[in-house]
Amino acid sequence: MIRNFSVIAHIDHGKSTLSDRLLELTGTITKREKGVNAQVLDKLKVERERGITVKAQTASMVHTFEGSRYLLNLIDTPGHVDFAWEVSRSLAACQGALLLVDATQGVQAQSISVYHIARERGLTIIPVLNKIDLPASQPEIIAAQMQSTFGIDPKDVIQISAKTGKGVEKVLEAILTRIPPPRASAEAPLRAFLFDSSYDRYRGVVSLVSVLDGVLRKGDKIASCFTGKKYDITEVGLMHPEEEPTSSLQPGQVGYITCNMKESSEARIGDTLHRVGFPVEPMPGFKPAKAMVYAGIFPVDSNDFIKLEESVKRLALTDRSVEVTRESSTALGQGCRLGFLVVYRDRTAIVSNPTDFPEMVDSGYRVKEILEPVVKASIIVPQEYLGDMMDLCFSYRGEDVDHRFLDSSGSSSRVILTCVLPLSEIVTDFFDKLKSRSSGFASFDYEDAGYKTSNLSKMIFLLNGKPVDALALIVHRSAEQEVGRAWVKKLHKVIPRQIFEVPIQAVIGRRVIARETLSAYRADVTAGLYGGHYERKMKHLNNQKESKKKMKRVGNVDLPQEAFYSILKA
Ligand SMILES: Nc1nc2c(ncn2[C@@H]2O[C@H](COP(=O)(O)OP(=O)(O)OP(=O)(O)O)[C@@H](O)[C@H]2O)c(=O)[nH]1
Repeated sequence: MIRNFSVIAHIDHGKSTLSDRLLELTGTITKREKGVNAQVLDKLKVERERGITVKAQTASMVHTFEGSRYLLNLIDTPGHVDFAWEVSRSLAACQGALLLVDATQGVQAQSISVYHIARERGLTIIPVLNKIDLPASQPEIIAAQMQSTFGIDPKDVIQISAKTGKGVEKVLEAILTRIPPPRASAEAPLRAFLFDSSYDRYRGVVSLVSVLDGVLRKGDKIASCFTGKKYDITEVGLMHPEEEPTSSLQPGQVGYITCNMKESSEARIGDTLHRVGFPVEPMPGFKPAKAMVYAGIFPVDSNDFIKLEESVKRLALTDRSVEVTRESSTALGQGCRLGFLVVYRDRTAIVSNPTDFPEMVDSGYRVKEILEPVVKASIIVPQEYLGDMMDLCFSYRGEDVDHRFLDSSGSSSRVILTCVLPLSEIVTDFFDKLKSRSSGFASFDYEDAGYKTSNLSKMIFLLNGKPVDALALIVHRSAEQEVGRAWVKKLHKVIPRQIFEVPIQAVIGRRVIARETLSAYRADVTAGLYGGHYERKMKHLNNQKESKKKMKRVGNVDLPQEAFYSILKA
């Protein structure tokens, strides 16, 4: 008998700790195997460094209950604000989810967003209150909050301490008794849902699959519904929690496969695999992902470009959510453009680099309409911070701002604030501001909300009348003056004076938004050296030549490369 489930929770509510307890309780791991403070499922180094679960890790356990043996597949989902997409795809492989809420903190922004994803997928939800060992825990109040927020009956809420292990057995029992088994048939043609993948230097792509129907064996010839590409399966097995090869993956089972798949990008998350010659209906809802947040990266020393590119490509091999292309800029030299994935929306033309943004001609554009990606944001804060949070949303161009109370526990009651924000506003410092202006109390989450018509323009900077390509910006009409003035000032500060006067201008179309003038100066490095110190003079001239090499030219203006870095860093 099989049960496929996930633990869904806001960050730090104890998902990894509970997962470890379940693995221990079922004898999948022993306490000895665990390092101090290192949760088994939090494998990747980046996770340890940042203290958050980034990549979903999956584990199978065997448990006997009332004389029956169960195979439990725990599909670990990331609990961080940036990974809603990964949560959604992992949940597609489950029939149930443990909704874990910290009994000291209560319902938080991600508790709500992951709950909704789980409900939309029709999963059975098992509500669990964690950390009841802490003196500050308020299980009754938080259970009432779960009732008003999710309509959950407080009687169904299981109270536990994942730390001490108290109550965890009841969770295990609820998984077996409340979650339905997967509906899978051994006779139907093979249908396997691909929900995660990782990259192994020796074996290539290792994909995690949930077998919806049929049996998957080593040597099988399979094909992808999305790409039509064919592969030979070289290994199948269970995650126990390390990979453990088996002879087959039976209907309803979750496990890993390796095949002759060379690149992570071929393992499309949400894809359906079938046997060659036996096509099946793919799982619904599959959307190829497309980058929506972009960053250009350049090495400080242009000789390091190859090293940079190699490292970035290595990252992209293991992380499908990063797209890499080459980019070159006159000011910064050769670099890479990284795109970070979100679900693709079919729109006319997507501009991923300010340089490609349509030029304004006279007072208008040649394009009909400019749209920008927006998100629906939810912020949960104690009532006293509501005003501050609303101001913050408005200052980041928030629209449709609305709020409602989550509970009614007097002055400490908490509010959920929702609004529509441009994606470009939240990828910079919105989160930091949110945390500081709410004294760390606000929790935040967002989901894709499509595109909205927006009054955006391309601002470019001219040095002596010539554009600096690396510094094109997309700005909203309301911020033109402020941004233009600030950047022109920054440039004025970092660009060394030249032997002629240099106007620095911020322009949009033909409109000059801001201007500063760099006054002329003759860089005579030998001026202070009197007499016949010929060698000293030559040394200075050579030094000057050396530093000239690191200069970039924009029109006839010489710029040290560091000038760009100090501007871009500021
Ligand atoms: N007192 C107490 N602390 C707990 C309990 N469960 C987890 N913790 C602690 O809470 C912190 C967060 O727990 P994790 O299990 O790492 O939380 P998580 O939800 O997996 O966090 P992310 O992986 O970052 O999303 C850790 O310091 C745990 O030791 C509990 O029942 N009681």
